[in-house]
Amino acid sequence: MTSASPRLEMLGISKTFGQHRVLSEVDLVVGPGEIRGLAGQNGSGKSTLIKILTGVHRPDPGSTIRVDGAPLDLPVRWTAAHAAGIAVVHQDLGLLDHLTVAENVCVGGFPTRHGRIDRRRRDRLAARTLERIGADVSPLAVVGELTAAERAEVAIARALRDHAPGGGLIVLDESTRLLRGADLERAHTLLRRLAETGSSILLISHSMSELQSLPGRVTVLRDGRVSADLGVTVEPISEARIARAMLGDAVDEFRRGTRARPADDVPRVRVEGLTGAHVREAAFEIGRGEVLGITGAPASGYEEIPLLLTGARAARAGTAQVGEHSVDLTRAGVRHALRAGIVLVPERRDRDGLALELSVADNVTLPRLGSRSRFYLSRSWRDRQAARAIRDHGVRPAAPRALVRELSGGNQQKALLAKWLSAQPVLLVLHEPTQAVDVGARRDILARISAAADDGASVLVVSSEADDLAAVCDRVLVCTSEGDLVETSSTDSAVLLDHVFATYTEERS
Ligand SMILES: Nc1ncnc2c1ncn2[C@@H]1O[C@H](COP(=O)(O)OP(=O)(O)OP(=O)(O)O)[C@@H](O)[C@H]1O
Repeated sequence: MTSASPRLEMLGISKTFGQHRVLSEVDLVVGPGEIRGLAGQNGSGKSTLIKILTGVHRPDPGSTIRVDGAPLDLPVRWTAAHAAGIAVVHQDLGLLDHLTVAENVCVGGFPTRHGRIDRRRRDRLAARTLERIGADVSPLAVVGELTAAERAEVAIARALRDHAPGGGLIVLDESTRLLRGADLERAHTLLRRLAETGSSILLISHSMSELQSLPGRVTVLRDGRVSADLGVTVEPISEARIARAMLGDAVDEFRRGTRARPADDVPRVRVEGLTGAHVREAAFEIGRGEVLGITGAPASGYEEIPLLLTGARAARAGTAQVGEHSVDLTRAGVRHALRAGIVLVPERRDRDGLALELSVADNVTLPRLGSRSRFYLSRSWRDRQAARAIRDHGVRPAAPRALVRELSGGNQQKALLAKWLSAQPVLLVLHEPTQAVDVGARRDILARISAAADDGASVLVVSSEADDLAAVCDRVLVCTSEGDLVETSSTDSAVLLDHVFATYTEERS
């Protein structure tokens, strides 16, 4: 190890799954104290590269990895990577909500005494680590009760727990994606502070604004190769440059045209008295072909609406009239909701939305099986349906029989949307539909949501992304700190953010 060595060198990294080469001679170098961005279209190979660094995948021969100048044996053993100072914070942060901050920080490295966890040392270790990274969180707080920013800090503290101060490399694999506004700013401040001490940060993100503001340089992957290494010293890192390097072209914004609601339009969906743990007596209507948005301050509770409305969680009170079906939302299960034509595209695709061990074809045809006689359930029917869904939604690889668990995160999201749109719902409810997808896929998803409405569905988009709501919604409701829904004066994204900000400050005052 020399002080002049880069913190991380991944050189000539290739990876082949079966016949499919997903990484080709990728070079990625990160200096000490550098914040480096890693971007690329869904399926371009970002996660695979990180999985090689952490020992999940064995790279093809010819690959080299060095940390602080010292080579790592390949395939990487996780213990060796950890000892060299590599740490990863995953998308879902991997926190255990019912445990305390100290317990979460020490998971995988509890100090012990006579074979038992030494609680005093555990709490001290957690407090020291949190203080070192400048996180203002009590070690005794229960993680389930923390804000999104505090949760991210706990995950970062855990990742850096065993590192020498000023050393190591922390990989953030889309782990900032749930943070918004002030919470995101707080996480960025912490990351900048860490980098100033000499620790290195590799930030994987689909957020163009984050990639423009946080890293000094951004490596862009395209089809498993490095297509650009963008840096501020050459030219500012702009959204257009990142998009061009990712996709070969800049991406136009999607915007649904304004549509006037006919005066005699009888709303097809009418929700009344909807009450959950946070939402109180919410009422709203959605017309045929209308896209309604609901948003609010992070973790303010509006996030429960998609679950209450689709039978995934029982409401305390409330009914939904959907076409001729009247649904008692206090008793409804997912089956009842489906029978009434209500479909949910959930936020957590891995947990709630897809059968990961089944093929793309099985997943996208699942909602339609009930409406087909067994005689017609041929494999070729499934493959045809799947091929169409794959084409329409741009799922990659375009292989109906590929297992969903082998798709990249963003491609799983596209398969999920394809699955539920194939059900031709009366009421389509989407929760954070563009999470984890690249700029090109985001545009396509918004266009498909709009097309579903044009085909006659009533659509509800529940999202924290003001730009998505502005692009696709005819009207938007904001959930206040009291749990009421208030219609915004326009769907312009600046206006939406003002409304959300007002409820946020209201809540904290
Ligand atoms: N275990 C596996 N078996 C077969 N193919 C795989 C496996 N894991 C990943 N792939 C394929 O490797 C390619 C790269 O996937 P990867 O998850 O690295 O993409 P990504 O850039 O992280 O995408 P996203 O932004 O959508 O998360 C994809 O085509 C994916 O289908």
